[in-house]
Amino acid sequence: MTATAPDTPLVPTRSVLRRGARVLSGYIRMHPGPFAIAVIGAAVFSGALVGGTAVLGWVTDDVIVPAIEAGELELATAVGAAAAIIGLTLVRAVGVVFRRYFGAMAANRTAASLRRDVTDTYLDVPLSYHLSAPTGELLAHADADVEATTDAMFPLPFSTGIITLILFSVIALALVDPIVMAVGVLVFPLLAVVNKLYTARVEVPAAMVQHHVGEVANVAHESFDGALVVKTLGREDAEVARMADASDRLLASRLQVGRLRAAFEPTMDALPNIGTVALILVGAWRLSEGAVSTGDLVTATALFGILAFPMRVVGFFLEEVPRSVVSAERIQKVLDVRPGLVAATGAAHAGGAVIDDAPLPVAAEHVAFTYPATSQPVLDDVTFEMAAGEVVALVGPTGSGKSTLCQVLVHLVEPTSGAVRVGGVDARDVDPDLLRARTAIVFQESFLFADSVRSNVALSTGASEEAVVEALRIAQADRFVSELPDGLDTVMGERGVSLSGGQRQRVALARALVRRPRFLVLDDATSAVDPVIEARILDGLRTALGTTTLIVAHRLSTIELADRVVHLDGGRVVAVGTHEELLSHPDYERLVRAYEDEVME
Ligand SMILES: Nc1ncnc2c1ncn2[C@@H]1O[C@H](COP(=O)(O)OP(=O)(O)OP(=O)(O)O)[C@@H](O)[C@H]1O
Repeated sequence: MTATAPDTPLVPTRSVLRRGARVLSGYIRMHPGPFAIAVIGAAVFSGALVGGTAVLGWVTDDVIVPAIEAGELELATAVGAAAAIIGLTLVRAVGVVFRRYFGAMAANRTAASLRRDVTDTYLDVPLSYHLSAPTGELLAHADADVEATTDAMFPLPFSTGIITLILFSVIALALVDPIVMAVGVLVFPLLAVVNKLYTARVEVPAAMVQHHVGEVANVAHESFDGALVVKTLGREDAEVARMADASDRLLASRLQVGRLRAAFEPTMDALPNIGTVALILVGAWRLSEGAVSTGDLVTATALFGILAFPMRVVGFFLEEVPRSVVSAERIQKVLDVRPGLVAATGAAHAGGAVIDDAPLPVAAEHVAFTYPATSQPVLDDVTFEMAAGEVVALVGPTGSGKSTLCQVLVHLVEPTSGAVRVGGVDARDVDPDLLRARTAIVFQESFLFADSVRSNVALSTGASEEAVVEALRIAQADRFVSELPDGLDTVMGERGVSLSGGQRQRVALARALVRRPRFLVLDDATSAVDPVIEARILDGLRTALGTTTLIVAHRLSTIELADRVVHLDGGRVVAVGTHEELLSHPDYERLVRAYEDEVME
């Protein structure tokens, strides 16, 4: 359990707003329909709002002032004014409903699309990507980052509606009085300056927050996943301390962003209010000069009043942009893995090499492999062949590269150099889907879903009941499955806890067999199964299934069932041959004797 070192978040390279515009315009293009309706709703709202202030001015000049001066109210005009105000209020309400409903639809659909893209990428990337990325970090990209980057979309339609509002208001103010308008217009550049100061300061802390969210998720994930180790070694306090450290770092970065927001928000709030005071002062002077009427001043003040809240919304939006940009860039890093992947498999699709539906000969040709995290090769110049239908045992001391070789052979990871030939064809030239259908690997640790035995074996292959039963039979699991309370339909607990280790391994093996693989790799997949049952399984693989099999062996009984043995040491093949042939090699003989001694103990 290693804590992720807090890496430096991205440093601003280009204007945050410019990058924000690029990010958000991309999101809008993902679901343009609902977004366009939301913007129309916002424009309708703005139009009705400005219309309302004009009506207010008209009511002041034509209804209220005459009523005060003459002492009588003209009923028809008053009713007309009331009807206009009610009508405009209704139009405004409709605008709000459209803006909110379709705006939320656009943002949520975008979030769903991004989440799907991220998770699809996780499924498509080579295993090496997962080996080098902590699970908590992957979860944060699919969840917290998607949420943070699409949050800016919620106030966006209103913010665009505001352009209409500002336009209408400036025209309306200009019609009232150009000097009064100039006072109002002055507020906008001030807002822009304040925002620029804010975004320049908040970007790095915002990136830090997203980074620490991933870190906390990672620590939490490791604690849950390693619950058994934590409990048995009494590491509860250490884990709590580790989580506290990670949360403290997240808290510190959130507080830093909070402090910046705390300064920014009141400033953005105050600016329109200061503008209103200035407007009333200038307006009162213009009224005394006789340049504007009382109604004009009421209209101008009301216009400014209605601008205050939308300006706040622009503020919300501008606050969200830096967070949106840093999260978008974190997501983009994941999505960028894909084009490389398509390029790598593109040749395969174009070449369209076909491997047929018979036991496949498999060969490793000068295979070398180095894990991305290390510089030392784990496999070095590995060369050997397996004939179609042959059962080959792979043996070697711990850490000699057996598991790595297994993954390279089924193309879960690509060799750093050299090639794997399946059915005589370079695995890179075979359609990946076809390769996946014809080859299978089963690991020592078998993950079973909290679902029925049937579903765990069939796993969306659409395999018939007969095929599932046949696979269970070859895996020597049919007997105990039939004795379960609901047979094939017995639902297994999380990770199949209600089954023993050996039973779980056999269900996992049946899951691979139901696909009728033509090349099967068993990486310690029968370690918890007793040797008699293991012998029956291998016999079934030869007779009932007909597949080429590579089995990582840790027992003499397993080795003796194989046609040939590949002896791996330090990532190199040191010998290939039958068990008897290899016994003349002292290292091999020592290794096998150690296996025998283990059984005797
Ligand atoms: N994800 C990884 N990143 C970096 N190095 C790794 C990774 N996985 C394995 N290794 C290293 O590669 C070497 C070979 O590991 P591998 O698991 O292939 O050996 P193995 O022969 O299967 O061992 P065992 O019998 O103990 O399962 C080891 O030195 C191991 O530390």
